[in-house]
Amino acid sequence: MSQETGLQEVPDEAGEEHVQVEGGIVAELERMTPEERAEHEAEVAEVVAPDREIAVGFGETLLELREVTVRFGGLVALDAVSFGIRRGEILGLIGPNGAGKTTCFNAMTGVYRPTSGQVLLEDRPLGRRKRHQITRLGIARTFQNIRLFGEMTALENVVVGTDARHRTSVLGALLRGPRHRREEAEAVERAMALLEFVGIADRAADKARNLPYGYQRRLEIARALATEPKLLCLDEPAAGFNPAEKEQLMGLIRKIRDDGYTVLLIEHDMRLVMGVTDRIVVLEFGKKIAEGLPAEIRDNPAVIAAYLGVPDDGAA
Ligand SMILES: Nc1ncnc2c1ncn2[C@@H]1O[C@H](COP(=O)(O)OP(=O)(O)OP(=O)(O)O)[C@@H](O)[C@H]1O
Repeated sequence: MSQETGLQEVPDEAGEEHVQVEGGIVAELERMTPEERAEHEAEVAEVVAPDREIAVGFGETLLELREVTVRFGGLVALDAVSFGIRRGEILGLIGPNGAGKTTCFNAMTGVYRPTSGQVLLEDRPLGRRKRHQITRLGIARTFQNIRLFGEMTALENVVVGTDARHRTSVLGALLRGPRHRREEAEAVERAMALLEFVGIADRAADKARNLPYGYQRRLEIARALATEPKLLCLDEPAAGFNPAEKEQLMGLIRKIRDDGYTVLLIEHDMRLVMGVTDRIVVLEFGKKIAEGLPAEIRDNPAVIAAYLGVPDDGAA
């Protein structure tokens, strides 16, 4: 793999092995003029998003929840929730702890089946489809608790993500000889481009478990993007980040949107949510209590009441 990608393992100061791309990708980027860098970033974006036409269907409803209810025994985690996610937007999904945000993700990605109601992707009900089928249809997600293959390298974690798109498994293809090599080489090239896109290409050959926490979060995003999703769902991607890291993450989420993806973002940090989203949906006790532009949500009395935890008399 190292010959194909041009990666070489070198010990760092602490004696740990980490990776450098030939000549060092970071050094190479630093040597570039602003024009060269812009051109390079455009090339990376092209590899990251090869088949998407950003303008197509922009603003149309991509995913829709229609009266979705999820019950766990006597507990109603989602209560007839309806909203749409528009192509090309960053939609924030917010609400106090236990409001039903993660349940919403789980209902959209096939982890839970709605007790009633429907989830539609491009007007087609997801019905009883399983998780991997929904991934293939174009919904990818990251998790509140990072879930990576710790013993695999960063690059391998992303290559596994590209697997979801191929008719023959990439790992299986490795065993089946030269006719699958091309697909595998493309997957590696795309995975490298994705690592660069999220800003962690310098650690491509490190085991995921050895990466700093912030890198692991970015790796999760790269792996989700590897499935070429129509919709990328991020579940608290900034959890545990300091303000500077949050700022960088906001930049990355915008870059993902600008590259033609649609993003659904669960996030507790209000500053981040207000700063990065195009629209916001607010849940409280499993019900949708507000939907609108960030400025509208910020001033919405029901939302303020939900967050301050005071009784809300007639404010919705
Ligand atoms: N598998 C489950 N079984 C039983 N109850 C569950 C299950 N998953 C979630 N719940 C309950 O459903 C409600 C909504 O939980 P959910 O995790 O969706 O909230 P959330 O808005 O994501 O909260 P947080 O911000 O704390 O992550 C909570 O009361 C939770 O305890």
